[in-house]
Amino acid sequence: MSQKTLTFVTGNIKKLEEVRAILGNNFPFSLINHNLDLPELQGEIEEISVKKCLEAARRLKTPVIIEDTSLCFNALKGLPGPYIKWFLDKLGPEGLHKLLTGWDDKSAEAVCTFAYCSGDYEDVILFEGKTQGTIVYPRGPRDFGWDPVFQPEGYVKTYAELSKEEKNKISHRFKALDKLRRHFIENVEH
Ligand SMILES: O=c1nc[nH]c2c1ncn2[C@H]1C[C@H](O)[C@@H](COP(=O)(O)OP(=O)(O)OP(=O)(O)O)O1
Ligand SMILES: [Mg+2]
Repeated sequence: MSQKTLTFVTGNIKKLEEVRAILGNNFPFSLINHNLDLPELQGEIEEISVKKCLEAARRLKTPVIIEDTSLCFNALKGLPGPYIKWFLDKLGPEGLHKLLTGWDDKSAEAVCTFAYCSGDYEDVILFEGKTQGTIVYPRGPRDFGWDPVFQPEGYVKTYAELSKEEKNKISHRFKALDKLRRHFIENVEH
């Protein structure tokens, strides 16, 4: 039996690991990774995801999904948001925490947006997942991005301190993938 394939375009191995772990076998497509360094675009979250997806589809000439992750500080009106990659690269986890020194409000929202383009280049579908939390002084392993500074609401551990299984049950990425999975299960041709 040959299973239909879907190409996930990302240059981030940790994202890919989580996507594979979350979707598991409960997904009607077999996921192929294409490692492309897609441009880091500017704009609102939805706009960035649509453009990133169209660029991936244009380059690979096949149906694709991409994902873009934002970390939005409420005190900073949603910044760094989609620019979190550069903030993290330049400031490190300690620096991200320090950014909020002047504010009492340490709350933040992790936002994951998947985008799917079937190959009809006008048509991109978005699936968004959000998890609320607090920005704390970094705690836990440093193997994935800003996980050490994000403590999800209702938990005493940061994403980095939680096991991968625990993170994957409550994360922004899990919530977005749950919507994506439902879309593909409902629309799969039998
Ligand atoms: O669950 C997460 N927990 C902690 N950190 C995370 C997570 N998810 C993404 N991240 C980091 C990676 C990058 O520093 C930035 C998002 O930027 P983003 O453009 O979406 O990711 P990327 O450039 O690494 O990979 P891609 O090739 O899919 O664009 O936040
Ligand atoms: Mg990127």
